[in-house]
Amino acid sequence: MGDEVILLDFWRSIFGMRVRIALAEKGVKYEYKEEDLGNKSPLLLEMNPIHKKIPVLIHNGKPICESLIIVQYIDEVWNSKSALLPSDPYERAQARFWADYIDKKVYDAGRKVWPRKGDEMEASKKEFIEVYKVLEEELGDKPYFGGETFGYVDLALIPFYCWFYAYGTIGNVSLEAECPKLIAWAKRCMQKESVAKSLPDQRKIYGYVLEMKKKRFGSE
Ligand SMILES: N[C@@H](CCC(=O)N[C@@H](CS)C(=O)NCC(=O)O)C(=O)O
Repeated sequence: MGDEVILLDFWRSIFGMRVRIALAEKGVKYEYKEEDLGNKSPLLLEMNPIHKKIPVLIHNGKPICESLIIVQYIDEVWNSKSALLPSDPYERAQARFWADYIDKKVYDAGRKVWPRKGDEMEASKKEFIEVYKVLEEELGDKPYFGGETFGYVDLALIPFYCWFYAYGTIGNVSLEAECPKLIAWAKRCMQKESVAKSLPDQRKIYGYVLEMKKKRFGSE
């Protein structure tokens, strides 16, 4: 009997996108279940009783939670294809360090850019660009963060790309001008089928952000 793999997810979750990319990289077939986060399913509450968050991977009935932990699990279980983490322990530690930086810095920096006004917005923009510039420096002239092939750090970061259009249009922060190497990297990643099919369209995200902004600040 084959593996039963279920992913509890939500379309615009960057955390869920990581798992979708990892499963696509490995060629794992799975059932996708979209969650309504305003009305969580009994399955989600049962499978992630601690955080009650998506994504959750359910492998043969057993849940794995937290996107980066899920990606590491996928890499270990389906290990005959497309290694995501480096085999060298030091390189592996570095990859984990950068994925952790992305979770600690990039996510919050992005959240601060759009739902603010005036001076507060300017300070957030500066911080946002600084966070990405650190990553641009780490990337250097390599095609991918790990070197020649797409891997763990690329997978942790690339989902943020589908928010870039919204950041640029609403927050007026152009990463294209500030971080050209990073943008070239993102476009390189988007050439990969595993990535392209796992990320929603940038304009769909933009539409969602506009709606949220309207709800918070009215329609000015
Ligand atoms: N650290 C978690 C974050 C997951 C997360 O924040 N999921 C959000 C959706 S993007 C969620 O399920 N939110 C529902 C809630 O907070 O009630 C991961 O990496 O998986």
